[in-house]
Parts: sequence; structure tokens; C-alpha cells
Amino acid sequence: MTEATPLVVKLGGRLLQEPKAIAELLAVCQQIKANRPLLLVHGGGAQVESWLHTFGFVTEKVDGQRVSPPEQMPVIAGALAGAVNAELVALADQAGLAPVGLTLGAGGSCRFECTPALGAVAKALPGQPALLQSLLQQHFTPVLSSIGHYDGALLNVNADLAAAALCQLLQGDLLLLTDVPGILQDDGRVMTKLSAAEAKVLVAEGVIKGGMKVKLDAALDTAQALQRPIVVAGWQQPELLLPLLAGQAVGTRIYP
Ligand SMILES: Nc1ncnc2c1ncn2[C@@H]1O[C@H](COP(=O)(O)OP(=O)(O)O)[C@@H](O)[C@H]1O
Ligand SMILES: CC(=O)N[C@@H](CCC(=O)OP(=O)(O)O)C(=O)O
Repeated sequence: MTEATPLVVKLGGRLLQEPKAIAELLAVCQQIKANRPLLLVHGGGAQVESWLHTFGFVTEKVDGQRVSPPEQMPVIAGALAGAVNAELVALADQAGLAPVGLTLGAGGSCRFECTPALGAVAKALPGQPALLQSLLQQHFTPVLSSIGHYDGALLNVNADLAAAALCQLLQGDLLLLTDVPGILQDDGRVMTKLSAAEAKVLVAEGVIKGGMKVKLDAALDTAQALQRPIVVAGWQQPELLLPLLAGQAVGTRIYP
């Protein structure tokens, strides 16, 4: 990965429920930020699930994406753009990252392509880079939730797809951190490399599915758009992130 190219790191929601792991990861982020601009994008699917149940809603996912009726959006946004974003900003501040909490629509950073079959769900597309570039130039760390908006209404975007759009916007590198050490074969081993053609076969065989299929789509789309590999890796071993960024075989590198 090139020096001074912005790095977009996506954190899955379950990481934010592990205080020790998030503290260790943010300490590594501080080291990364000493060398290159850093932007964090977070999920929070587990937190959304818990909030929706507390408010008496039933919720389901279709192909890894949450069906989001508009009447559930205040709760979904309350969890993602409210509690989870504010908590991550607080922890990132403590770690010295100078964070700025934002949603995807801030400064027109993303545009949105709605998926009406799933309710208020949308895919994010790259929009205007000026706000994020200006924050990065001033050494802030933008911290984005995956909440968007269109026509005055809130939208729920899968956080991997949100990170992909932001990475394409900034022509950056993308690191998708999740609760498994990479994309796994059916025997449980991590695949160190994966091409678009190989991925197609593994999806057809049902080896890659659900949330990992969405992550794979986000990675392939970005790898194709920027003609550079995208990494899916685990957050459980933050000590491997600096070697990963130095080019060592950690997690799964996805090639266009
Ligand atoms: N081939 C695969 N390799 C690894 N994980 C997979 C695979 N297929 C499906 N998964 C599932 O995808 C999950 C990661 O996606 P997701 O739950 O959306 O993570 P996150 O919340 O970090 O975005 C894994 O925990 C696993 O249950
Ligand atoms: C449309 C859609 O599926 N939105 C996701 C947004 C959060 C997310 O992606 O969280 P993780 O990264 O922790 O899975 C959701 O509601 O769960």
C-alpha cells in the first residue's frame, strides 16, 4: 500500500462490544495515522438488532442486508449514527485520533441508490470528496456511520458497502475488519488470495454467503474500480495489522 494514500478501515459492530479489542485496535490506528490519512467506517448490526428488539420490532436480513421499514429508521439510526458512532468517537478521541463523527451524507460525501424491496435500504456511491479531504488534510480522523439520507428521509446502508464507496471516493486503500481472520474455505482455512473468478465459484458453491458475501461484493467492486487489492482480515489480532499494511500475508487479499 502506497505511503500517504488514505486508508479506509471498516470495523464490524461486534468489535465495538469488546472493550479490550477496540482499545488495542485504536492504538494501532494511532500508529497508522502517523504515516497516512485514516478514515474509520463502522457497522453495528448487533447493536441495531438489540435496539430493535428492545423497541418491540421484529427484524430480518435478506442476503446479508437488513430489511428496514421506514418506521424502524429512527431506531436503526439511533443505534448506528447515535450510540455506536458517539461511543467510537469517544474511544478514538481517547486514543489521540482527533475523530470527527459523521453520517454518509455529510458534505454530499456519498450519493445513494435506493433498494425499495428492502425498505429504507440503499447502496452508497461516491459523491463529493471536499469535506473528507479537508478533514484529512487537517489531520482529523473522520468516523462514519453507515446512515445516509435522500429526499429528507434516513437510509440504512450496509457498512461494508459504505466503506467501499468512501474508499473509491478518496482513491484509498480499504481494510475490512471482521470477526473471522479472513475469508474461509469450507475446511475452515483462511484463503490468503482470492480473484473475482475464484470468488464466483465459491459463492455458487455456497462457501461464501450472508454478511461475507456482501463484504466480498464491496471488496470486488472497489478492487475493480481502483485496480488494487482489498483486504478482509480479523480484528482479533491487531498486532498483525502493521505487518499486513507492510504487505505480509494476513487475512484475504481480494484481486479484481
Ligand atoms: N466463507 C466464509 N468465510 C468467513 N465467514 C463467512 C463465510 N461465509 C459466511 N461467513 C459469515 O460472515 C460473517 C462476517 O460477516 P458479518 O457478520 O456481516 O460481519 P461484520 O459484522 O464484521 O460486517 C462471519 O462471521 C461468518 O459467519
Ligand atoms: C442494510 C444493512 O444491512 N445495514 C446494516 C448496517 C450496519 C452494519 O452493516 O453492521 P455490521 O458491519 O456490524 O454488520 C444493519 O442494519 O445491520
